[in-house]
Amino acid sequence: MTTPKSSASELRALVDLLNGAVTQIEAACASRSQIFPPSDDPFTLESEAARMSPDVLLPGNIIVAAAQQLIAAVRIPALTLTLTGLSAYRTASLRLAISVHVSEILREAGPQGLHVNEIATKTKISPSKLARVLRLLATNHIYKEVAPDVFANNRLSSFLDTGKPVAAILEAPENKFDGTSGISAVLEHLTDEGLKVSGYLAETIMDPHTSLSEEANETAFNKAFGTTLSGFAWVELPENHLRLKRFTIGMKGTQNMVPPGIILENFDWKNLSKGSVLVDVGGGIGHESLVVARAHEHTNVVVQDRGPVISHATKYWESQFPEAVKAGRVKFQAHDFFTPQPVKEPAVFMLRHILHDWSDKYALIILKQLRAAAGPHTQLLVIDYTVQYACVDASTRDIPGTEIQLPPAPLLANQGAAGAMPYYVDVHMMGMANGIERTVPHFQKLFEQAGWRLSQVFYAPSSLLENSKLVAVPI
Ligand SMILES: C[S@@+](CC[C@H](N)C(=O)[O-])C[C@H]1O[C@@H](n2cnc3c(N)ncnc32)[C@H](O)[C@@H]1O
Repeated sequence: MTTPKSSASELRALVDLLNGAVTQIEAACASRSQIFPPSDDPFTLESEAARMSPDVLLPGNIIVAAAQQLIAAVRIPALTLTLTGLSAYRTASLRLAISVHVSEILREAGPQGLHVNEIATKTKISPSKLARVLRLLATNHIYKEVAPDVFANNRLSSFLDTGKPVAAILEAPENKFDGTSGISAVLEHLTDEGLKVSGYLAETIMDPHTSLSEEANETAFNKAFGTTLSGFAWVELPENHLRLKRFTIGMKGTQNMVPPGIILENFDWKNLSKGSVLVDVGGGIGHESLVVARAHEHTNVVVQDRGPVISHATKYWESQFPEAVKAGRVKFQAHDFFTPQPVKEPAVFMLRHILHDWSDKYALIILKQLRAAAGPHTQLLVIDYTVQYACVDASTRDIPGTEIQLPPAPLLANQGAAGAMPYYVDVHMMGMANGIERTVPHFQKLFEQAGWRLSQVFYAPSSLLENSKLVAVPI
């Protein structure tokens, strides 16, 4: 007879990891005379500085992974699973708070907060319903209930603040995200389109007509929104112009979730020869290639996207980097990346957050079009999440950068909650467009089928929202 395994040792091991990680964070902050920002204080870039250095981020990962695993180990299963089933309401509540500008209203109210009656009056919604929604969020540490029915911003809720005056937002809500970091724009997309799409994911996978589909218009998105258009085509319909604007600004928002200029790291921009052309394929407004062009004067940029998006790109560069526009260092091209690539033999083709939108069938077409236009020295730079298995993957790889350091036991091999972002985005991409986040071997196979050889991988630390960088060269 085997002795039943005690879970007490697992609990103790997890608590020891938590203890060790907190000690490391305290030491890191003390060595720089920094104060770790309290959760109740509004978010500022300065206060976040203590959180953004590797000697805090890495133990922070251990805390997130261990705390989540501890909760899963200790709480009764019925409660954990029921709360998982109800978690869509947390998403829906977040959407309401963003849509009725609660964080902006509370910024203007100050640290003492505001009674929910006054918050609700400004946007003419039910105070009692808003209070219940805000209380659910406050229970999840987003907003603080400082007195019964009185709410104030805290660190998480102030992150949703666009910084705009409430009067200006109420006068022209369509301009709410203009000129902002774009963070609440991306969250509004996720909590609006994303939430509705998630509601149809299971039906779409179980439906024999769509289960095996690789088409971008046979998805949960299509069931949710009752359209036969792909999401990219649908959002260009005139009636969806505000959604297109929100999505475009939101894509720039992803830039603000990582340390500034991270695009410049882990790729040898410096040694590209003078006049080298970077083609930002499906570049949106070209916010990342702009960072490269600004930092490396010897590079020129071509931003390509669908026609309606390219007009936003032109405006963005004219406002952010007019010197480059005047000097002719940037060109804007309406181009469909499923058709032959007009720029031949550039130094770099960049695909940032593109391949994950598409199934293999369509990703291959994009990659083959780029390969047909590549010269012998063209590099392909793909920026996307790379996913790991949730268990140890013993297969060996000979690509530089793919060695993996396992987190300490008993944490999951992929860092569990600390590395969860790619898995959520993967399923979101599936629901939106039959897209997919890929493992490194999956990328390698796909590249080879299109005539590219994966030569280098740079994993992004999971403590950031940064994606991995994969470099490929023509075979
Ligand atoms: C997820 S966004 C990424 C944008 C940008 N690369 C970035 O990192 O922010 C995907 C982009 O692909 C563009 N796109 C979709 N279908 C396209 C097509 N057939 N040809 C060119 N661009 C396309 C979209 O308009 C959108 O700007």
